[in-house]
Amino acid sequence: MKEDVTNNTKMSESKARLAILELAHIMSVPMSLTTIIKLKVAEAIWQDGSNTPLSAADILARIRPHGGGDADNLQRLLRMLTSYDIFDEHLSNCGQRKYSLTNIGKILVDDNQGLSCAYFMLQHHQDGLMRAWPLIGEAVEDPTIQPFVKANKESAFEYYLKRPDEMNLFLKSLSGISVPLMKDMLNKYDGFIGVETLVDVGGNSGITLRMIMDKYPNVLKGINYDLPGMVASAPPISGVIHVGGNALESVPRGDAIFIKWVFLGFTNEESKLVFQNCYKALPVEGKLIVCEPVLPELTDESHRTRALLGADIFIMTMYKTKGKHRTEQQFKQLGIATGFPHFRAFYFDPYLTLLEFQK
Ligand SMILES: C[S@@+](CC[C@H](N)C(=O)[O-])C[C@H]1O[C@@H](n2cnc3c(N)ncnc32)[C@H](O)[C@@H]1O
Repeated sequence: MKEDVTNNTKMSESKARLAILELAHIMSVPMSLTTIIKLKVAEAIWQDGSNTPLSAADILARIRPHGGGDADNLQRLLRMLTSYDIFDEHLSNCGQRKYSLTNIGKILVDDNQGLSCAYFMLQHHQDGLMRAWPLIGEAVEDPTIQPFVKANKESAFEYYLKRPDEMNLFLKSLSGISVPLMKDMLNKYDGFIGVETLVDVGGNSGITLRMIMDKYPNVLKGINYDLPGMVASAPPISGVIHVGGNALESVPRGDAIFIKWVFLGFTNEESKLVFQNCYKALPVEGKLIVCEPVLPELTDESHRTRALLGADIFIMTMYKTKGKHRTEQQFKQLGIATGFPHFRAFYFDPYLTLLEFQK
């Protein structure tokens, strides 16, 4: 009996050690994935939908038509990423390995609008952001300055604004996630019915607003309201009026206000200010439609919780040390504190939750 207990303890210690060994090498996952994206491996396998399993040598022949490259090392990346469900591995009797794309691998391939989730991965690992990661601890020591600023001597937005390629990648990374997500959400949520003037606060490129207007032609006027530097980089989009401004100071009037993926960059005090400015800009019964990452109350080990908490650290490190992801209760309280009597939450998507506040 005593021996069993010892064995169990030993087993749990070895599992614990394994967990640390996995975590110690976790960096190999994003680094290998960004490499695979830069090499255009997913496109080489996908080939307009064929998704035929290919060996590393076949893939190399497609991405390096003039020769060169090491198929064995490429296979090492493919094998490791298979363990993260990016690829399916097909092992033949003679030991040859071939790879096709899983559902996760498929969303790394550009669609007919030139968008995919690959850009989010690339944007999150570009040089300026990578320089900030080792400085996370600074956010604990001194929360007044973002680690990104300590590493790069300017804020992330100043950094993007000075570098058109980085700005373009930022816009594409958001659209690559937002477009499919919005398509899905607009099929499930009908809260834009009856709205004639819609303001998208922090609407970035304006692409989300255009999608809402396409689905709801009753929206005759769409105002994309974002920081002046951001709207200056936004492409012209038919029917969308780009307006530069700061939501912490004021918000343009509309029948409804939409804010997606923006509150995470505000402190609690700033979030309250923006809620107040939205309240002032809305008519009686007007809706503030918020679409944000919403944290679960309880911390568990699910993919959803990990994705949301991982991004919370990203915000703290890159954009604002006291910006954050919030729980449904925290959002509800923000609405109550700023005068919105009605509140509904819709969990259409596992990452972004739709929160509806009505005056
Ligand atoms: C993470 S992006 C989200 C963009 C877009 N809503 C989406 O879901 O794809 C945050 C956006 O908020 C904008 N933003 C940040 N602070 C703002 C402020 N004080 N006033 C207006 N826009 C702001 C940023 O410029 C950026 O475009």
